[in-house]
Amino acid sequence: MRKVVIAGNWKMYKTQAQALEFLQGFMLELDNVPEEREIILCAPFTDLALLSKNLHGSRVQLGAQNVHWEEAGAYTGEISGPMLAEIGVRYVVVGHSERRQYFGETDQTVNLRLKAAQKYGLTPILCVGETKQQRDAGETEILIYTQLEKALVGVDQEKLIIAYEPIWAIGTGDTCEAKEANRIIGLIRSRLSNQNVPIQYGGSVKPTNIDEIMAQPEIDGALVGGASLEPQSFSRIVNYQV
Ligand SMILES: O=C[C@H](O)COP(=O)(O)O
Repeated sequence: MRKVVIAGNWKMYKTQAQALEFLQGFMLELDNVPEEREIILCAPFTDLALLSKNLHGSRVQLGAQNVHWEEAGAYTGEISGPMLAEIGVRYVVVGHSERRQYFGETDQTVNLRLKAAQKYGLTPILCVGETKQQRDAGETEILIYTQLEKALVGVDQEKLIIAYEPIWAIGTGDTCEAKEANRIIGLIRSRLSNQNVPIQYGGSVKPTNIDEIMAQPEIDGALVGGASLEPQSFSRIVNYQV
């Protein structure tokens, strides 16, 4: 049985004060969310310790947005698995297209980060997805297969989440058709050795389209950017109707 996982990715948004304000509204809206839905907030590093304290004993889990592959070392600006695990972080986004585009992330470094996350007890959320240009050129499938193949060398598929995020749908309001996302996610699953890996869709997920997205049989959850920043909109998403 595959788990449903809804994760908010706050990207580089929210000071500590704003994070606490979010929780005040959001935590009130979780009473009716079915227990089997995993809810994660992937927050900026500076919010994590505070959120960890405030989420203690709640059903909301904490995620980070990056992790280095070494335990410690001279890597200015990076963060290690033990540092995240120590403060109660359980998940980490790896290989997000914004990391690939702006910070030189490659399939090789993604692979190193995935293995390090697992080594230190974190469950990575591996992001894959194509650009508009690659989609128009008919390269979507091959690109995703290559990303998966290179990223997953030596990775334990028992402790893994994958997010299909077509880059052209991120932050654009231009959602991938639910049926097309379902098709690609089915193809991703066909390349995995473990059929229970939860696979999310990400890219302009909103309160208005979450029900249709979650109605798709292959889609196990969502990785939500912009719409996870407001308590009302993210709570509607985790309260999706089936
Ligand atoms: O990690 C989240 C994705 O990049 C989606 O962002 P978005 O929901 O703002 O399109």
